[in-house]
Amino acid sequence: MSKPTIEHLLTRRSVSANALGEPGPDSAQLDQILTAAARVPDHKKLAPWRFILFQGDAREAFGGALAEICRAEEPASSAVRLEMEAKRFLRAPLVIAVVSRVTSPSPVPEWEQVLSAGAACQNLVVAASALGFGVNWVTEWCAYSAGVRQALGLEENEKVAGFVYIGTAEGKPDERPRPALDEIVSVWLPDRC
Ligand SMILES: Cc1cc2nc3c(=O)[nH]c(=O)nc-3n(C[C@H](O)[C@H](O)[C@H](O)COP(=O)(O)O)c2cc1C
Repeated sequence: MSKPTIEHLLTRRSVSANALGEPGPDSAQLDQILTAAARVPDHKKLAPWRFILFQGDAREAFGGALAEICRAEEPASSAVRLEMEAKRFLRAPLVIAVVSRVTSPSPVPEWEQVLSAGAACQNLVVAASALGFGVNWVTEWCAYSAGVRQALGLEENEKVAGFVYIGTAEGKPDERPRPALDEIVSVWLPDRC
């Protein structure tokens, strides 16, 4: 691993979707980001993920659908909430829905296919931030809504692994606490059997 890569992994931070402005990636950068996202460990080459891009006016159009779905699924939603939903995808110049798609039956367990979709999300995060963009991987209510599933055209075997917001960070996020290694790492010893 090159030094810049390890430095990036050791210092990278997510940036809130609310703090992402223009510009987003240009088409060459977007190609790199998506190519990196598709270059993840993938048992038996099933490609158990796909990507849906939201850019430009499509973000506002999808926001209109989100507001309608929110109104239908949560009829008590306030006007302020519906307005927020209408603007949800306008928080960043680019939103990428990462869709986990499980091939079944398959010799590859569903768990492994889902893990590969998580890896695709993280490669998106790492690639976009390596290019200098602010990135936020979120699910929010939209990832779990039946109405949003339908609006995205998901099949039965598909789930939203995340919505990855990408843009230019308006500020530098503070560091956040990380687990101490001695709390999450142990060394297996044969005499403990
Ligand atoms: C699958 C998944 C879903 C997430 N969904 C949300 C979410 O809906 N809202 C949120 O504020 N953060 C969510 N997060 C957390 C952020 O992506 C991010 O991890 C957190 O803000 C700190 O990020 P950092 O450690 O990369 O700086 C989610 C993380 C994962 C892995």
